Amino acid sequence: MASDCSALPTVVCRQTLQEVMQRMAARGLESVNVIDEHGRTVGRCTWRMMLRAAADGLDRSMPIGEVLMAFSDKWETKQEGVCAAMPMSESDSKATNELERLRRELEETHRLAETMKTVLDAAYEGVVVVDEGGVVREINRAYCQFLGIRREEAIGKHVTEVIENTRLHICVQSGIPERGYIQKIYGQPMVVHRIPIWRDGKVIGAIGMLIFQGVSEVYEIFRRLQELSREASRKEKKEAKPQETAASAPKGIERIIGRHPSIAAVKQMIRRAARVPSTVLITGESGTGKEVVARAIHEAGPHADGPFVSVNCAAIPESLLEAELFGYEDGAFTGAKKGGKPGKFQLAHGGTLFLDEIGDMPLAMQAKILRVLEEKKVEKVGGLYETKVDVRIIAATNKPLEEMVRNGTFREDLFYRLNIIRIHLPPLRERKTDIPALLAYHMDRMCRQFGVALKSFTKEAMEVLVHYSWPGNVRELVNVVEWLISMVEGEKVEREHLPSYLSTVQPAASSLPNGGVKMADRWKEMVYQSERERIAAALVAAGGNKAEAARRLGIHRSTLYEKLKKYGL
Ligand SMILES: Nc1ncnc2c1ncn2[C@@H]1O[C@H](COP(=O)(O)OP(=O)(O)OP(=O)(O)O)[C@@H](O)[C@H]1O
Repeated sequence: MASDCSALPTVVCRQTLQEVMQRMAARGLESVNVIDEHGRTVGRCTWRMMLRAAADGLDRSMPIGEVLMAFSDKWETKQEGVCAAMPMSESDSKATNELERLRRELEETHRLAETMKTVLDAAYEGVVVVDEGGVVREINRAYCQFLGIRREEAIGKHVTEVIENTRLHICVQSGIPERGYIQKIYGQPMVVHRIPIWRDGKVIGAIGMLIFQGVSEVYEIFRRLQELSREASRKEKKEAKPQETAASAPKGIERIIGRHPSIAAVKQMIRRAARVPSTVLITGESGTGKEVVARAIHEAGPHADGPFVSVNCAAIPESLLEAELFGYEDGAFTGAKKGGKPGKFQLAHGGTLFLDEIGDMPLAMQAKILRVLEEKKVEKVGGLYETKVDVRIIAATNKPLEEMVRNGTFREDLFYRLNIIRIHLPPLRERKTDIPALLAYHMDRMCRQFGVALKSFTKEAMEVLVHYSWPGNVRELVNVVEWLISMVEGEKVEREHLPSYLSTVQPAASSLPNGGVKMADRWKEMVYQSERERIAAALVAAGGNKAEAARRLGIHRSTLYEKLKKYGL
């Protein structure tokens, strides 16, 4: 049966055997039409003919027109169906081998492509690949997270539709690499490299790399230098200040102590998250540092000069939550304050709103939060109009939100809206190597704050503290340090000074097969007991003034209220 040759894909007779084979293999073509410069059909090439040519050892740089000529004594290539009728010869086995080799080559190519994708996704820097037309062909996870988009949304689009101020498409045309260029994305100056990809003397695409730490790192070094020179001049003037000053107090990411790889990865995520306005979801057990991370993102981002407003969704009764978050108008309800009250969203305008314990937010309120996230407008309780708000949302929880979505206690749409950038904080027992640095940091910080001589830990005391499982995580560690400052007279914290529950040798809570939960509960109980006593003592010292007691304890007022409720104080 004769087929319609004009419907076949075409190749030009000056294209090489290699090019035609690659094209046919890549697209799985059985045959192609060969045309001359004037568009006239000069013959038809079949895949089988290609294999025969390869098996016969024809030069792969030979133009396909000449290949056709070379075979014309064997086959009449202009006739339809001739190839199918081609008699089998001894070189057929060679052709079969060649086919097998090509199949293996293709498999290997697929495998390499998979490996390449994994490598790209594991890279800390943003990587994007465009083809000769400037169309995005590959983009890694880091870049997607930075841009706040999904990979599928970016692939296939022209790069100018995906990345602001890009020149990758120009790099493809010029073939000139551009290294260390500054490109503004979301108003942030970023360091980028643009590297053309060459093949067979032609630019077939370009790779773009986004160096996350570039500019900020330079600023950071500059800031530290400034700080060092300020410190030097302070020393010269012999201005001894026992209290921590605002200038020397660590800020943002510097407050996050730890060099464990999991914490290094968290810091990297913070830097990325700071540069985009996307919502962030921070997960981790209680006391792992979720609020510290949220503040670090705020302070490293463009809204750093704006307010950071923290709301503990679990601490506010359901009936008051709406008024607390959105505010209320004068006379909105019985007991409403005269003149009304702005909500947390309004208070956070131009800054960040940290929604702590988001997993405890009632479903009805979740729907309202979702609306604000989508429309960026809030309406006060009893209000008649909506107000625009520019607020960056960071949410945190120690609840398993995915599971809550599955059992219907957390809205799926809100979960996906919040989960754009996800940062998980591992429990302290999984990053024990950070314990000495955390102890030293908080000891130093609090000794300065209280104006007392610095205390250090003996090796034996440190060993106990490192082996302890810290069910209350870093918060518990901070509490222990504070307790030690008030209890230990001298400048050395010895093993004997430690509360007995710390020095009892215990296996890590997580490694206990059966009694683990029970034992962890018992330790928690002991920690709670000591916390309860500290709060009660702070309240007495502050003469019953809760704001003052919270200040003395170094915790937020809402946290104190929550704890007073928890301990029945
Ligand atoms: N990596 C860290 N470096 C230094 N201090 C830390 C770190 N992580 C936590 N902390 C300290 O531990 C205490 C608890 O941190 P934070 O309030 O951020 O925890 P959290 O996870 O938000 O707790 P919760 O879930 O109970 O609200 C704070 O005093 C904080 O300064």
